[in-house]
Formats: sequence, C-alpha cells, structure tokens
Amino acid sequence: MATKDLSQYDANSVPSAQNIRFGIVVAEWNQEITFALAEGAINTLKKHGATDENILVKYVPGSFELPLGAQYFAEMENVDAVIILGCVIQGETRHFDFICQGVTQGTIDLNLKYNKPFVFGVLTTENQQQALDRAGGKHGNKGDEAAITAIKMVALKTSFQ
Ligand SMILES: Nc1c(NC[C@H](O)[C@H](O)[C@H](O)CO)[nH]c(=O)[nH]c1=O
Ligand SMILES: CC(=O)[C@@H](O)COP(=O)(O)O
Repeated sequence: MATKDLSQYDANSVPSAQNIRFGIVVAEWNQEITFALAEGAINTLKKHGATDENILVKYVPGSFELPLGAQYFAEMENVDAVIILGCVIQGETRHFDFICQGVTQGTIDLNLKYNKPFVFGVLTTENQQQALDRAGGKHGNKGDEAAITAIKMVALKTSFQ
C-alpha cells in the first residue's frame, strides 16, 4: 500500500497559528530521527504564523516518557496543544510492543483528560530506514503532519466556543 507523503497538505486548509501556544515534547531515544521530527514541526508551525515565544520544547528520555512529559505541559504551562514526538524502532524482543502501547494509550488519555489536542507524532517502525524515510526522507516528515494536526484541532475547538 502506498504511503502518503506526510508533508503534503493543502496549505489553504490550514488556519493561522499566530495566536496559538504550542508545547512540543521530544523523546531523546533515536534523536537523529526525533530531532528531525521536531525541526519539521517547528518549521511548519512558524510557516503558518506561530511565533518563537509560543513554541515551547521539552525533552524526555524515551517514548514511554512522552505522555508524562506532555502532561507536565498541560499542568504547568498555558498551552493550547501539545505535540508528542518520538521514534520507536523494533528490536529483538516485544519491548517495542509495550512502548508503543504505552505511548499510544497515554496520548489518548491526555486528549480526553485535558480536553485539548495532544498530537501523536510518534514513528513506530520496523527499522531505521523506515524512520529516516518519515523524518524528512522520501515519505516526508511526520513532524510536519503533527504540526498541521495541532493547528487544525485547536481551530476546531475554537469553532465550538
Ligand atoms: N527502544 C526504544 C525506546 N526505549 C526506551 C523507553 O522509551 C523508555 O525510555 C524506557 O523503557 C524507560 O522507561 N524508546 C524510544 O523512544 N524508542 C525506542 O526505539
Ligand atoms: C524498542 C526497544 O525497546 C529497543 O530498545 C529494542 O530493544 P530489544 O532489542 O531489547 O527488543
């Protein structure tokens, strides 16, 4: 099945991010990948009007810690959305499965607990190449996708107010 280019989107469908405050929590594991995701997210947020002072970036050791790092943003910073960025690459054991399950469920729980967007920007790949392909490679950058998602979800919430 063809993989969508994660960086391709209709720019005209994206609201302004000018007045939106973002938290970005980044896993240090596989930082060659995760730092590229963060760069893509930050560049995309700025492309759509976000200001430097409204983009706060924090780091956690690994993807399993991403939900707690994101919760710290919700509890201690006045942010409109949190972008969660990580990269989990399959190893020899089932550890991959449990990390992916943990960060996935944790992210879902945060969205519903805090009634604001916590965007799942975590790559879960079979190997390093698949991750490189989705962190600025041939399949685009998942950080771009996560940034657009954050902007759109904040705008959606605002539309109900
Ligand atoms: N193998 C990967 C990890 N492992 C570390 C865990 O995320 C966690 O930090 C540890 O289990 C302690 O709680 N993390 C990734 O982000 N990516 C991996 O491929
Ligand atoms: C996905 C991971 O947790 C990574 O550390 C792979 O570890 P392992 O080879 O022990 O499964």
